[in-house]
Amino acid sequence: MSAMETAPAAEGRTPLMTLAGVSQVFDTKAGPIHAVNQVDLSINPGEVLCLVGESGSGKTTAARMAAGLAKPTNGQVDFDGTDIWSMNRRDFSTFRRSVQYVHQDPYASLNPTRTVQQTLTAPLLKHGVVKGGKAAAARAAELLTKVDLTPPENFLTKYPHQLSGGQRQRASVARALTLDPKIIIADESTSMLDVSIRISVLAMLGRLRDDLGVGFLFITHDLAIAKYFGWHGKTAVMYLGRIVEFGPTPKIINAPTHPYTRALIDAIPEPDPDLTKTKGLGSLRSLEIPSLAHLPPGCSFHPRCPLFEGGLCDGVVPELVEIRSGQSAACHVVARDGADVLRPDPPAT
Ligand SMILES: Nc1ncnc2c1ncn2[C@@H]1O[C@H](COP(=O)(O)OP(=O)(O)OP(=O)(O)O)[C@@H](O)[C@H]1O
Repeated sequence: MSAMETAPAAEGRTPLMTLAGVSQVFDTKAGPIHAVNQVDLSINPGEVLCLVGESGSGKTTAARMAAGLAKPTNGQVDFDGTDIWSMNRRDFSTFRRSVQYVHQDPYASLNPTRTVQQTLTAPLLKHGVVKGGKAAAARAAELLTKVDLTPPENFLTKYPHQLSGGQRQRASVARALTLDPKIIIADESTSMLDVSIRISVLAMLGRLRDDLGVGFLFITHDLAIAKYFGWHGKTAVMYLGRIVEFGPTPKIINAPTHPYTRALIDAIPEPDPDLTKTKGLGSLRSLEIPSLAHLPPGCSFHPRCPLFEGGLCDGVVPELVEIRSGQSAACHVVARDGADVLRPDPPAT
């Protein structure tokens, strides 16, 4: 069963966005690489979906396809029930307005030659959200208040280089809000910030999530951040281009069913008692991440996996199958033996 099948159908809601069997192949010097390989995901209105995985697992590539910034090599991206790549220009433009991307580096979305006010008023006026410069300036000030850049007069006249990293990221979130998006794709949006600033920006994003009812595709390499931001949502764990585990975030964090998720949880450095209480599965067999250009046969996690069984794991690629209600994993051993094989080792006596 795919992540897509387990997510919306069970709740009887129509997803706002669906990625169905999407793949992205890049031609590189080392040969073609599957940066994203047959990924199924969906986001319901107002829902948070966290996409978690190490660097290079394909999170950004998947997010760019979700945002319509890259066309999948295979598969389909639907928004409001329509394939985005078969939309006419007008519908595609409405879709692009509805799905806003907040980059890791706010400089990517803030024009260095524009003041914050110019950055915020340009899309408002261009898309006719408000009429006239005065109304646009007032709305820009409102948006700055929403992202805690207060009093707004102190920020409207500033250029991006005159803001701190946290303020720049807030301004870039305000820009994403100009067109009343239905989904915000936050791609490692807080990873470049210092810890205390990261927490306050995350808290601000959480307030927007709750107050505006906007959906989030929240991308992070850090399960602790997914836990914080996406507790009431779902989490998909990616490894080398594929989803290896999917389910409600509390289940993923408290009772993972894939050895890679287990390893990610064990690797969280913070002494978070909720996360570390279940720590214990032996260490990975290898810390080296295989190259996408030369993927190992069968399960691509097998060279690192503590549950590896020769002849089983190095044969065919495991499918994502439901292990517990609403929670699926792509692991031959867990599919056969159940998730109890991931129980922590008993403490040494
Ligand atoms: N335009 C491109 N051409 C060739 N290879 C690419 C391109 N974009 C991404 N890749 C490769 O695709 C793989 C997945 O990259 P992607 O950025 O999606 O991963 P990620 O999980 O977001 O990692 P990170 O957190 O480091 O950004 C990587 O091996 C990357 O080098």
